[in-house]
Amino acid sequence: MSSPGAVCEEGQLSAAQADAFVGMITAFRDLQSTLCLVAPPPETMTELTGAIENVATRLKEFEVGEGERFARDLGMRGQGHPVLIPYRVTELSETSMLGSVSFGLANMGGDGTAHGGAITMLFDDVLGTFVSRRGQPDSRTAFLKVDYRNITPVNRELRLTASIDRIEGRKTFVTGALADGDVVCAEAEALFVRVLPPQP
Ligand SMILES: CCCCC/C=C\C/C=C\C/C=C\C/C=C\CCCC(=O)SCCNC(=O)CCNC(=O)[C@H](O)C(C)(C)COP(=O)(O)OP(=O)(O)OC[C@H]1O[C@@H](n2cnc3c(N)ncnc32)[C@H](O)[C@@H]1OP(=O)(O)O
Repeated sequence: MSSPGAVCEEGQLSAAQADAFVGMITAFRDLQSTLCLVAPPPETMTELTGAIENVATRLKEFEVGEGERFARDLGMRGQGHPVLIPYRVTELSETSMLGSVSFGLANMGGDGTAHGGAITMLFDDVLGTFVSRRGQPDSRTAFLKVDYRNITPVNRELRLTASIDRIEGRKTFVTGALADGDVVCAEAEALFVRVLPPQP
């Protein structure tokens, strides 16, 4: 299971809410990974589809408006969202960040390597959250360029770095990298632009 107090640093959830929610998301991630491993008979799949539908039906009883949803809580580092990739931050300064991440089986493209789209989503989330904390809040990705330098293995602890290179008016230019030991797996370069009211 998870260590919730550590993941919900600036969010609005209580420790008990974060603990329970991250626990549920962790169980859901395990389901996603397991689905990528199996080849069950049709009758078993039909039975289990009903069980999954029952969980969704039960959760729908607790639907709330966008601002109140636990999955939108900031400071969760991807851990409180069913689709985002969870990561950890170990060092943080005004302009740089060091952390770690491990892609799971549900993020696999093939041959034990991460799907390129999952890598891009990770960079968007990491760099966007970093900009919202250390650059300018309420910014949107204007561009995000990813270079896939080497394969990115799944189920392996990778080093994650990000830095704010410069801020010009509403524009924050950032870079990020993902490495497996000395091997650079992927690099990203992005521009985030602070939106102006009444932009959504
Ligand atoms: C998968 C599920 C995820 C669910 C997540 C759930 C919960 C998360 C909760 C909280 C999130 C917390 C933190 C954030 C985490 C992640 C961040 C993700 C962010 C995104 O994923 S967000 C979606 C993708 N993103 C868009 O949907 C943007 C669509 N777009 C626009 O909204 C406009 O396009 C905008 C606002 C970008 C600019 O529009 P605008 O009208 O305000 O300003 P304008 O066009 O004048 O540009 C101003 C200056 O930027 C330059 N500029 C603009 N674009 C450029 C480009 N492409 N290349 C080079 N320069 C560019 C201009 O050249 C000018 O430069 P200058 O001032 O020097 O002339």
